[in-house]
Amino acid sequence: MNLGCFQTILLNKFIPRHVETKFLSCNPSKSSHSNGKKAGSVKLKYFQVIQRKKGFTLRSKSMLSVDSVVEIDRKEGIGRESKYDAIVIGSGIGGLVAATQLAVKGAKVLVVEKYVIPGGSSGYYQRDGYTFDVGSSVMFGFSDKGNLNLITQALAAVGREMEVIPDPTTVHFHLPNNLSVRVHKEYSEFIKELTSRFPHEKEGILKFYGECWKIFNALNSLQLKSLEEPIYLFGQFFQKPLECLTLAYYLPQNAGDIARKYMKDPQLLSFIDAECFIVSTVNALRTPMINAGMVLCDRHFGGINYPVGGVGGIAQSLAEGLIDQGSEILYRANVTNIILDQGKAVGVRLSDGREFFARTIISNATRWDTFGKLLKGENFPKEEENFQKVYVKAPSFLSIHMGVKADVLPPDTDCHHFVLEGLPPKEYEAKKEQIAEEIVGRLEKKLFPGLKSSIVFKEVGTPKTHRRFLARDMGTYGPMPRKIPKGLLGMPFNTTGISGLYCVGDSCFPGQGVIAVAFSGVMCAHRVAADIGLEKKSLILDTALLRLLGWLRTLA
Ligand SMILES: NC(=O)c1ccc[n+]([C@@H]2O[C@H](COP(=O)([O-])OP(=O)(O)OC[C@H]3O[C@@H](n4cnc5c(N)ncnc54)[C@H](O)[C@@H]3O)[C@@H](O)[C@H]2O)c1
Ligand SMILES: CC(C)=CCC/C(C)=C/C=C/C(C)=C/C=C/C(C)=C/C=C/C=C(C)/C=C/C=C(C)/C=C/C=C(\C)CCC=C(C)C
Repeated sequence: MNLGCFQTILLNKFIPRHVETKFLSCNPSKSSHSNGKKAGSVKLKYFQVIQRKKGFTLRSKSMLSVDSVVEIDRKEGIGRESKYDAIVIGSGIGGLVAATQLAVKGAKVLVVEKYVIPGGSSGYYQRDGYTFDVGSSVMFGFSDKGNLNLITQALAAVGREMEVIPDPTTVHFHLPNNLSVRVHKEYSEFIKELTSRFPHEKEGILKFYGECWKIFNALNSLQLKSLEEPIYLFGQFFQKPLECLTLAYYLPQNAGDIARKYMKDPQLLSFIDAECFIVSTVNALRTPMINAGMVLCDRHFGGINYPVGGVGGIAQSLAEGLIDQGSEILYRANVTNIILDQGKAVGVRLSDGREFFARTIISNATRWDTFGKLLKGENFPKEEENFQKVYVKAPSFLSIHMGVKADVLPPDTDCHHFVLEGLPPKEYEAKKEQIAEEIVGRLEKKLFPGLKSSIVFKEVGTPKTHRRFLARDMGTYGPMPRKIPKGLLGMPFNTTGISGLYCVGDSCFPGQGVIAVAFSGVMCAHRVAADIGLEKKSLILDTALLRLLGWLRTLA
C-alpha cells in the first residue's frame, strides 16, 4: 500500500535580525513499517530559530579546561602502534562517506559510533511496528544521473544500490495570502505554476532560476574531490576553466542578493526566502548561492528520491559496505577525548577507558563538539575561533512522529508541505506550550480532516532528544551564519589547525544537508588519502593552497 507522506513547515514571517522566528516542519516520512495493518506514518518537526544580536558568546581560550586534553606522555606513547590509517568519530552520512571512500582507496579504517546503529541525523528508530526516520527525509543526490548524485555514488563505491521511489513534488508551499506553490519535479511545470502566481515577475523568475542552473551545470561537469588538494584543484581549473571560474565567481555570493537583482515583489522574495530556508535554515540573504543553485536544480535534474525501507537503509548499507572492505565499525563507543601526541592527533579515548590509535583522526561530531568537548585546552586553533565568529549553532527542533490511519491521507498527497503563518512572535510564543497539539490541529484543519482521531501512535522529540540521541551540541540542526556571510567563503574545509585531525560533516564546507555532508566526506577522504600516501600530493603546492584558503576565509 502506498503509505503517503507529507512534510510541513509552519513559521511566522522571515524577520531579518534579532527576532524570533519559529517554524514547524512536519514530515510524514514514507517510513516503512513491518506491521502490514498499520497505515501511514507522519513525522512533524518544529524548528525554533532564534536570531539575537547578542545571542552567542564566543568561548575564550581562558575558559577552556586544560585537564580534558589528553596528551600522551612521550614515554607512554612509544610502542603504541597505529593499527588503523584513520579513525572516524561518528557514523553520520559525512563520517560514513569519508570512511568508505578511504576504505575503497585501500585504507584500514575504524569508525567509532556512540549510538547503537549508524546514521546519526540520517538514522531511524522503530516503535509499535513503525520505522521512523529520525531526521533526514528529503534526499537530494540520490538519482542515477550526472556527477552530483553523491549518495548513489557513495553506495556504489562499496557495491551497494537501493531501490528508490521518486517524489513527484519536492515540497508544497502554503504561504500567507493563500499563496500555494508546488515544486514539481518537472522544472517547466514548477516555473509554469510559479509564474502563474507572479505573472508580472516572469522575466525575473526565469533569470534567477537561470543563474541557479549555471551553477548547477558547472558543478555537475566537475569531478568532485577535495578543494584543499592542489593537484586536483588546478587540474580541474585546467580542464574546465569556465566552470571553475563560474563557481569561483559565485563562491562569495548569497542567493538573496541575486534574487533582488531580478525580482521586486515582496511576496515573491518571501517565497525565495522559504525556498532557501529549507536549504540553510536562514533566509535567502544568508544562503550561499552555490548551495541554493545546487539544491534548487538537483530536485528537477535528478529529482528527490526516497529509499524503499527508509532513509536509515543508506547508513546501514554504507556500514555493511565498509566492513566488506576490511574496515571496522564499533557501536556504543562514546569518544570522550581525542588523544594528542606532541600536538598531533593520534588516537581516541572512549568513555569506558578503551583507547585506539591511528595515523589520522576524522571527527564527524560538530566542530563545537570536537573543539569544545573532545579536544579542549590550549590547542584551540585560531581557525576554529574564526569559524565560531562567523557561524553559530542553528537551534534544534521539535519533532512529532505519528502513525495514522491511511484514509486520512488523500491518495495524491504531496510528501512535504511547508506552511508559513503570519503570526506575530509574541502570539507565537504564547502558543509554544501547546505546540505539539496545535501542530496536529493545524494540519487537520489545513490539510487532513480527521487527523487527530486517526492517530494511533505519537511521539514528540525535543531539542533535548536530539542532543541525547544525535550527540549534537544543544541538539543543533547545524551551523548558520551569525550575520550576512560572504557566500561559502568562510566555511572551513576538512583539515584543521591540529596536525592529523580532520573534520567532516555539516560544520564543514558546504554545510547542512545530507548531500552536502556526503560531499564533505568525499573531500575529506581525498585529502586524508593524499596525506597518508594513497593519492598524489605535492608538499609545496599543499602549503601554498592551504595558506591561500586560510587567508580567503579571513575575508568572510
Ligand atoms: N534532508 C533532511 O530532511 C535532513 C533532516 C535532518 C538532518 N539532515 C542533515 O543531516 C546532516 C548531519 O550529518 P552529519 O554527517 O554532519 O552528522 P550527524 O550528526 O548526522 O552524525 C554524527 C554522528 O556522530 C556520532 N557522534 C557524535 N559525537 C560522538 C562521539 N563523541 N563519539 C562517538 N560518536 C559520536 C553521533 O552519534 C552521530 O551518529 C545535517 O546537516 C542535516 O542537514 C537532513
Ligand atoms: C521540505 C520541507 C518541508 C522540509 C525540509 C526538509 C529539510 C530540512 C531538508 C534539508 C535539506 C538540505 C539542508 C539540503 C542542503 C543541501 C546542500 C546545501 C547541498 C550543497 C551542496 C554543495 C556542493 C556540492 C558544492 C560544491 C562546490 C564546489 C565543487 C565548488 C567548487 C569551486 C571551485 C572549483 C572554485 C575554487 C575556488 C577556490 C577553492 C578558492
